[in-house]
Amino acid sequence: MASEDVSMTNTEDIDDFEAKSRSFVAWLQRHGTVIELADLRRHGAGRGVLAKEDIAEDEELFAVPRSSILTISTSNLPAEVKTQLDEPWLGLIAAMVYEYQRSSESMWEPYFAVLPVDFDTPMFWSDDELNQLRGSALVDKIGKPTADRTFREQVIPMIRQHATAFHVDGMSDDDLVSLCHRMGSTIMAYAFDLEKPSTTDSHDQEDGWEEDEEESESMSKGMIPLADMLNADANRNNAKLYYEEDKVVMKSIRAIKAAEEIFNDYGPLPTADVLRRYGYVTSNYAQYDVVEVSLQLIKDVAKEHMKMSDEDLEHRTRYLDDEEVLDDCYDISRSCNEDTKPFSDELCILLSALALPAIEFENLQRKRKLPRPALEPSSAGLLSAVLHKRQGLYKGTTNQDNGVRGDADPISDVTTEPRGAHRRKMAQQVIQGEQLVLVEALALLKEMSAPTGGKRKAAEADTGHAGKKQKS
Ligand SMILES: C[S@@+](CC[C@H](N)C(=O)[O-])C[C@H]1O[C@@H](n2cnc3c(N)ncnc32)[C@H](O)[C@@H]1O
Repeated sequence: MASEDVSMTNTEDIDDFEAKSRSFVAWLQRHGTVIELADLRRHGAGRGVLAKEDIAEDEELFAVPRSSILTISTSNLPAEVKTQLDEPWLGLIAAMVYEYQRSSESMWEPYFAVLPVDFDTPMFWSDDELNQLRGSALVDKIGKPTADRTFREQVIPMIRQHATAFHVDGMSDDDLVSLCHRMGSTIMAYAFDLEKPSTTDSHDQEDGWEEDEEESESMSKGMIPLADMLNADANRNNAKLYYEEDKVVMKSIRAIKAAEEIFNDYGPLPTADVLRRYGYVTSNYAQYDVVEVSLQLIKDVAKEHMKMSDEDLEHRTRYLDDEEVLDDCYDISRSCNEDTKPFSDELCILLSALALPAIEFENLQRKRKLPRPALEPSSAGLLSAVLHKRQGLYKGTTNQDNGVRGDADPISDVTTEPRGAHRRKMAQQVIQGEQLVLVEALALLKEMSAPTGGKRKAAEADTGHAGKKQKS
C-alpha cells in the first residue's frame, strides 16, 4: 500500500482513506502480489494501482472470481425483484442500492467503502456550472431529467413495493432518487460490460469499459472490485481485462516498471465524454475530440448561404434520407485522429447534395445515385460557413482569427481546489478542445481551397484515411 510520502489535507482524511483502502485490500484476499493500491489524490486521481516490481508483458496482475463481481445475478436481491427490472443498467442500480443498504450483511461492504459518494460528472453540476459548457453537445447528453423520471417511474415504485427487502423507512422519494443517481454514476465510471467467457481474449472490445453506448446498454453489467481501481490513460494503457470461465484476469499488455501506474483505457472517447462519464478531463483524450454539427444547423446555413428554398432543402434531404445516408448530426474530428476523417463521407455527401446546382441534383436523383463523398469548392464553402456558425454557439466570444481563447487554466490538485473552480477549469478544457477542432477544420478547408495545390490537398483530405473505420 502506498504510503507515507503522500501529502494530504488533514489527519482524519489520512486515517479514513488509508483505512478503507487497507480493509478493501484485506477483503480482496486474492489480490495479486505484483501490484498495490495507491493513494493518488495528490494527482487528483483518487486511488490507483501501481506495479510493486518490474512486470513482463502478458503477465497476470490479479484475478477476480466471477462470484465476487457485483451483478444483478450475484447480488442477494430477492428473486422476484431480479426479474422485475429487465434493463441491465437499472437492474444493477437496484442490486447496488440493495447491497449498499445491507451494510455489514453484504459481502461487498468493504468494496462500497472505497467507491465514490460524490461526483464531478456534469450530472451533478449547477445550472451556472453547466453554462460554462454551453456550445458543447455534451450538455444535451447528460440526461438528468430522463434519469430522474426513470428512477421515479420504474426503480422507486419497485423499491417501495419490496419495502421489506430494501430499507426505505424515513426515506423520501428525493432521497431514493439521490441514491439511485449515486449508484448510476458509480456504474457509469466503474462498471464493466461483462463479456461471456470465450476461448479468445477480449481484443474485440476496446477495454472493459465499453465505449459504444448503444451496445453497452444491452450488455450485462458488473462491478469488478480492484479491476475498477485502475485509472485510465489513452497513451499509457498497459493492462487489459480478460474474461475466463470462472474469473476475470487483469494482465499486462506491455512491460511495466516497478512503481509505474497501471492503466486501463476508455477507448477513443472525446474529452467531453470523459468528463460526462468519468468526471475528469485529461489532455490524453484530446486526440479524440469532436464537434457535433446538427443537421438542422447545416440546413439553416445552407438556406442562407446557398439561397435555397425550404422546399428544395426538404426535397434534397428527404432523398438522402430515403437512400439512408442522412444523420441527425455529424462529427467533425481532429486531423491527428488516425481512426477517422475530419469530415465524414456522410457529411461530404450531404454538403455536396445541398451545394449541387439543381439540374445536377435532379440528374443524380433520376439515376438513384449519390454525390461523391468529396468536398468540391462549393461544398467546402458551405462547410466553412457551417463551421463559422458553429463556432458562434460556444459561450463567450470566440476569437475568429484563431478560434481559441488561450490555454485553459491548469487543473490542480482536486483535494485543495474549490469544487466550483475545478469544474470551471474542466469546462474550459472541454470547450477549448472543441474550439481547436473547429480551428483545425477551418484551416484544412482553407488549405484545400488555396489556389496552389488546392486540388491535391482536397484529394488528400478526402482519402487521407481511406480504409479506416468511420465513427458514425
Ligand atoms: C474506474 S475508476 C478508477 C479508480 C478511481 N481513481 C478511484 O479512486 O476509485 C474511474 C475514476 O477514476 C478517476 N480517474 C481515472 N483515470 C484518471 C486519470 N487518468 N486521472 C485522473 N482521474 C482518473 C475518475 O474520477 C474516474 O471517474
